[in-house]
Parts: sequence; structure tokens; C-alpha cells
Amino acid sequence: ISRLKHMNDRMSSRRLKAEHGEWSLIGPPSGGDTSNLLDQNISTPYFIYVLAFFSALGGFLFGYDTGVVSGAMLPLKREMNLNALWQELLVSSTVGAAALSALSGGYLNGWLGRRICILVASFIFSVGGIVLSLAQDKVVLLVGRVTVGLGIGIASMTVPVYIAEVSPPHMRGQLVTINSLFITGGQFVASVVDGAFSYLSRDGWRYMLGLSIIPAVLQFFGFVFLPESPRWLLQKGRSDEAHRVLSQIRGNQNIDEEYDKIKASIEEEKEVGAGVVILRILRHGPTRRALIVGCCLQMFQQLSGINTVMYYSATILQMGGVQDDKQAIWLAAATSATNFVFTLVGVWLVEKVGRRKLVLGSLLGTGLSLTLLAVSFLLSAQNSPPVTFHPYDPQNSTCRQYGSCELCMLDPNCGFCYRENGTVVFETSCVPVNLASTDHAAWGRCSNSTEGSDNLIWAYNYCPTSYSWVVLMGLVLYLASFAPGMGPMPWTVNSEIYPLWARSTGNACSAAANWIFNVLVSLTFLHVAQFLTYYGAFFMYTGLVVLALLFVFACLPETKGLQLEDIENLFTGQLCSCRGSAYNDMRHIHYIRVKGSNCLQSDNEASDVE
Ligand SMILES: O[C@H]1[C@H](O)[C@@H](O)[C@H](O)[C@@H](O)[C@H]1O
Repeated sequence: ISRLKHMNDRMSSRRLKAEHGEWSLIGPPSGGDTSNLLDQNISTPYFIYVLAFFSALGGFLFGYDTGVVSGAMLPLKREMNLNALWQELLVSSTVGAAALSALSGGYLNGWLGRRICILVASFIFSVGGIVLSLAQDKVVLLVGRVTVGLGIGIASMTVPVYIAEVSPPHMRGQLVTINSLFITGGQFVASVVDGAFSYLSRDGWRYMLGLSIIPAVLQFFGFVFLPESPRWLLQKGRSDEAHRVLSQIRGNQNIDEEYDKIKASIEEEKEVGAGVVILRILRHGPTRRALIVGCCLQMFQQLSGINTVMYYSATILQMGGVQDDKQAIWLAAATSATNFVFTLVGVWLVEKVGRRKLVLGSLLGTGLSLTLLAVSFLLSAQNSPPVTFHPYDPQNSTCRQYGSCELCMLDPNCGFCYRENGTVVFETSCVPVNLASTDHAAWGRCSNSTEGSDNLIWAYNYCPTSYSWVVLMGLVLYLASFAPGMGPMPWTVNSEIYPLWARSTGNACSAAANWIFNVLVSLTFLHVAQFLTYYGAFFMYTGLVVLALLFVFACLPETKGLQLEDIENLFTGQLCSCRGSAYNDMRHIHYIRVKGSNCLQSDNEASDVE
């Protein structure tokens, strides 16, 4: 009896080990589920959450500073007398600066380390916030916006790398995705701040732009006390420090295996040779393929049109019939709230279903909701009210030639002036817009600020439509599909697919790709809408999402649960040959029979181990 009990104990202990992923002896847990690979049976030290929180403040600032400007623009336009060019400059200078600094952040990251880069970024954010809140003229505002952009670029590429490098494998995806949650959280808070300060008659924008100083300073002081990434330390030959930091962030867990793996991967790095990192990446097959996958993911994230929805949601909602400025600001806040809430779903799902399935599902939903948006714009266009009233045009403008609101609205020089009684639209005209402010017509009934009285409405950039609820539904579905997958996953996947020596440069390039396509899509949206009409533009985004779906299906391997040092192996085959089979391709599973655990008696008798 005691022998049987002893055997039973040994078997249950083996089974337990297998369940908890101690697979070095008997192969990995069945089904290729690697989520339990390391350390999961030991409680996660709470220090890792502190690290993730302070790093993700970088994501919050990224979201806040890109999000705040649309609402701040309304009072700024008035108080600083900004024309369209200056407005565009103040928005896109930040994104342009972010693209450049993300690129240079790659070099800084390798040279100075992740921690110093995060300190530099939070310092730049603080300076930018101070400059913006004290600005006396538009040139200083521009300087402030460029400064903030420099901070965003560095933070956007460093923070995911830092979090990925300090996280244990089984929760890495979740922790890096928390950074994306902070991005959308920052965008949401910015929109609420915009709404709240829009009631101030003067200087509201100073608070809107300046409030970012608080999280920036908090992050700076937090990071003074937080450690450098152990992987970077080891790469720089500071092994004692690396060992100390790794055991500090892993708490009471055994770090030997992880430490040795990092060390081994640094040894392997020498095989790739020396030289400029980007050239080494391009010469070395697996990293070149990882870079292509990383950059394309970021490109497709932007080509799915997220920022046209984020930046133009007010305009899109106006097309759905919302006319009041304040109401549009608050509805834009609801848009970013939806984006935020559904990013939470991503945080929850990333370690459950994995990156690949999450992205595929997200793209499918995004494509369908873009189709819905396109169809609702098509219906609105087909039912667009005709022009019935032709006032004398002193300027002989192009606006006279349009026969319907749809055509009139697509010309940036014209707007639609009409009366409304319930849902009936009448006495409609297409007239030139006031060049100083798009809130009024250049002349005629809709040219003075008493507009709105007498049922008179001035619609710039939109048309009255009864399909507003379909537009609203499309928008919510779009965000609900995009936010859990296509929003956060490009950042998460990029933080994990490069080997240590290529990680900073790889992330710098992919983050820059994100920012470049961000500028491209948001600057061209109104022009694209003008050439293709709104429904054409949304059908075009649908097409791009289909391309993204094909790309991801063919080329994105699953990285869930693997240690960073193992992920490079997913790219050893040809580009796009790695779909879904990632884990099993890399590991050769050796099945053995354990006495007493087999269904067949014959297997029990032939067991390899007791
Ligand atoms: O992942 C983020 C997020 O989805 C934001 O909402 C979006 O504005 C950014 O461009 C994107 O990179």
C-alpha cells in the first residue's frame, strides 16, 4: 500500500508539473497551449504592476496629447484667430514630430536604455505642457505641439518594449496591452477635459493643453526610482545589475532559466555580426521578416481608418444630424469612451485567445462595420435633399452649380443653408462658406450669428439625413470591433517579435510607420471624401481592411506565452509560412508513456517512466 501511495504521489506531482508547464522533461502541455510556460504557479509579484502602471503613463500622455487638440481647437480658433492652415499645422505637427522622434528613439533606446528614454520622454512632455499652457501666440503654440510630439514618439516606441522586457511571459501580452488601454484612456480623459473647459469663455484651452503636465511629472518622478530593463542591462554587459533587477521584479521566483536564456540570446547575437542595426536587420532573414510583419501591422492599423473616426467623429456625427458644437464635443467624448471600454476587452482577451485570433476577429468586425458605415452614407447620399432655392450669388462661386446637398457638402468652399420643420427640409441653398470661420456662410441668410433662429440651419461638411441612427450604430460597432484587437495588438506584437539586438530599432521603425500612416490618413481624409464621396471613402477603408485580413491570416504567427528569446524562431521559415502553427513548428514534442496514466493496459505495461 505504501508503494502504491508513493507511486501515486509521484504521478500526481508529475501531472501537476505538466499542467503548470514544467515541460523541459516531458514536453510541453498538450494542445500547444503555452500560456502556462513559466512561473505561473508562483504568485506574480505586485512590483510588476507598479512598473506597468508608471510606464503606461507614457501611453496615457500619447493618448491625451493626440486627443486633446480637436476640442482645444474650437476656442483656440476664436482666440488666436487661426486660419485652416494653422489649425492643420497645430494638429499634424505633433504627429509628424512623433514620427521623427520615434525613429531616433530606436538609437536612443539602444544607447541610453529604456529607463532613461522614458525619463527623457516624460521630461519633454512636461516642458511641452508648460510651453502650451503659457503660449502667447500661435508660433509658441506650434513649438509646444512639436515638443509634445517629440515626447509622444519616444514614449510610443519605448514603453511597450520596456513593459515586454520586464514582464513574465504568461502576462506579457496583457501588460503591454494595458499601455494601449492607457492610450485610449488618455484620449477619453482629453475629450472629457475638452468638454468641461469648453464652457469657459477665455483661456479654456490653456487648461486643456496644460493638464498633461500632471501625469508627465508623476511619471518622471516614478521612473527616477524604477529599475532599468534587465535585458538591456545584460546586453550592455552589466550582468550583476541585470541579475539583481530580474530577481527584484520576479519576487521569490527562480530566475535562472530566464536569465540563462537572455544570456544565450545575447551570445547568438554575435553570429549576426556587427554594423548598423537596420542593415543587420535587413540582411538577417528572420528579423527582416519580423520587421515586415511589424511595420505592416502598424500600417494596416492606421489604414483601417481609426483616426478618421477619432478626429472626425464630430463631423461624422454631424452628418448623422447632430448640429450643436457642444453636443458634438460630448458625442466625441462618447466615441472615445467606447474606444476605451472596448480596449479593456482586449486586455481581458489577449492571453485567453492569443494575439492572432484577436486581430483576425477584430479585422472581421471592423470590415463589416465599415461596410455598414459606407452603406449608410450611400443611403444618405442617394436621399440627399435637392437644392431648391437659388439666391443671387454676388461672387459667382462654384457653389451655384450643385443640385443636391451631397455635391454641395463635398466642395470645401461651399455649405448648405436650409430651413427645417420637424424632419422636413425646405428652402435649401448651396452657398460659399465664410473663409474666416466655417461656422457661417460668406453672405446671405446663413451668414450671421443669429443662425439657428427662424429654423434656419447652416450645414458645413454634412447634410441633413434620416439615416443618423445607422451612422451611429456603424460607429459604435466599428470601435467595438477595432478597439480590442487592431488598436492594441500592433503595439503588443511589435514589442515581442524582435530579438534583443533588433528590438529598439524594430520598434522605432514600426512606430514611425504608425505615425507616418496616421498623418497620411488623417490629412487626406477630407480630400479622399471629396474625390470618392463619404461612402466611397468608407468602401475604400473596407477594401484596405480586407487586405489587412489576408495579410494577418497569412503572416502573423502566435506569440502568446512564449519567452521573448524564443519568438525569433517563429520567423525562421519563409515570410507568411508561419500562420498559426508557430509553436508546434518550433518545438518537437516527444510523447512518452507514464505508468498508470494510459487508457490501454498495453501502454501501461510498456511505459517509459514510472
Ligand atoms: O493604438 C492606438 C489607439 O487605437 C488609438 O485610439 C489611435 O488613435 C492610435 O492611432 C492607435 O495607435
